[in-house]
Amino acid sequence: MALVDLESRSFLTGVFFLLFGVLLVYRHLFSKPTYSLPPGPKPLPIVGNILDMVRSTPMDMFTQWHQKFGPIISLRYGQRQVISINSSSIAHDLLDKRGAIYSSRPRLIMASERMLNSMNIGVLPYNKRWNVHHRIISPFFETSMVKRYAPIFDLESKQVIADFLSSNDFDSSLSRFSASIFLGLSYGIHLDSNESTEVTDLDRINQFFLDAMSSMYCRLVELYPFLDLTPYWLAPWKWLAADVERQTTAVHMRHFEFAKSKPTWNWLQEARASKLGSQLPDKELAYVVGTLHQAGGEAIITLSRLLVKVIVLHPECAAQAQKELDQVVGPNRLPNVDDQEDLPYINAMITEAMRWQPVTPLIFPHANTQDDEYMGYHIPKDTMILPNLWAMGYDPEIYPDPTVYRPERWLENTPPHHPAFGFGRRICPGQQLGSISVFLLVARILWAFNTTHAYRDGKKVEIDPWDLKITLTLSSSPFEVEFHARSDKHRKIIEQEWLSTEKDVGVILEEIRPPRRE
Ligand code: HEM
Repeated sequence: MALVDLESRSFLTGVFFLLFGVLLVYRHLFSKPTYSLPPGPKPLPIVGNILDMVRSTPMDMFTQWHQKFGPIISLRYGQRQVISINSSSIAHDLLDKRGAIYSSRPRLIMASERMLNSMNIGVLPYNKRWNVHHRIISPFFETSMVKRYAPIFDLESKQVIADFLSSNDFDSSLSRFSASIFLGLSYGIHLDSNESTEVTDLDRINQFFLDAMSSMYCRLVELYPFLDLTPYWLAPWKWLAADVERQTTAVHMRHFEFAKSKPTWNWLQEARASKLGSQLPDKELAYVVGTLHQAGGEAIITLSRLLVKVIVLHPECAAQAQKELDQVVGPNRLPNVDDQEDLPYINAMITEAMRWQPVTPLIFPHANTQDDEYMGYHIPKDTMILPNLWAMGYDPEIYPDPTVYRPERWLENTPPHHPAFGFGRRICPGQQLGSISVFLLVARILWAFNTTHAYRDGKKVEIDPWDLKITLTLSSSPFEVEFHARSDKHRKIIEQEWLSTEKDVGVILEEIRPPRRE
């Protein structure tokens, strides 16, 4: 179904802009802050600092501002007060130590309330609903539970390396890998290929969301929330959001009904059987489970792609990792989850990748639920707090030569932790699931293949390490590589493992089913 045709509504658009102008002038005249905020670039009337951000890439702009004004700066996005932090210790002081008041999210009218029914945990404010959703999903991510998911990671990563024996289309394989892990655990669905309607449906709702969010109307409403008071018939963003909401709910509800009827264990059934989950309406429960893929699926794809890029751009690191694998695992079997502790170099490669090009560089913004004072500055209630992970990983005092990808830095004098998974009460609940699944995938790719640049007409196809694009995550732009099995023996093991592995996800989920809690 097509998105609402906005172009044909020119009359309403004119009325909209008139109303918008009048309201902006009103807001500008009658609301001015009087407190002492952290320093920062001077905001323009009405638009704040938004124009600077459009002129440059957000990361470059933030870097320049922080160099000029220090580690904590204030900005305005339209009507919203924003504070950006580029120091891990300040972020730790506020978001971890004062987590009781810094664990909310800014109000997102379009991205949360209208398009996702205020039911996506990642963008919910720190309220009772967040607490209920968090308590329902937390058991899925306990260490003991994530260990039980090993057979799912095993199946999905075997399929990826089997694919790579005959295809270099890693993008499609990695999308399938990520979606199949989530759909398997959530609903008991295994994806044979990336062409499956399940993947296209998930891609479609994610893309709808992104397209809608990048429309001019949606951006304006997020910047100037008072615009949402406009009546429905005059507000094109409300039609657009209703369309996205309808399609998203339809996909989540279809999965909900499917998983409910399955005889085998899955997250949806586990959530329904829990005390809190059993009290929620079906639609809300469908969102509790369905939005986990929206929160974590893209992160797994982005991180895995980044590691494929790193392996090709840094053959010396790939060789070191293969040496480690040959010593610890040997040539007669695939690495598995239990090998992780014994493969420190591969772990360091992953940690360094997340510092070098963080998956979510400006992470999900936090917000404070009451006024606060810090370093002599006033931080008013409901400020949007942006912890700048990119800058935190590029502090040369902590990470010398920060633009250089160097896993060894994590093995020598271990530098302070880089907060790639966020802070405080909003820290990523899926960090272990993400880390273990990506570890197994990357260890197996390194064990199985020499991954190289692609060649076209005998010419090497170059990869620009800094060609990145920001959507939900900071992702490497498309690039090409080639996978060459390390030997015939490696090839045979991959084929045999893929042939003999258990592929019935129902059987695997029964193996995963945890013992009943007393
Ligand atoms: C693999 C790499 C991943 C990275 C780098 C990553 C990173 C992050 C970050 C930085 C945040 C924001 C934390 C904050 O606000 O302080 C976050 C939130 C979240 N992540 Fe992940 N994530 C990853 C994988 C996953 C996976 C596999 C899941 C599985 C379900 C997941 C589920 C979530 C959820 C639900 C939230 C929202 C938490 C909340 O707002 O309460 N993530 N993630």
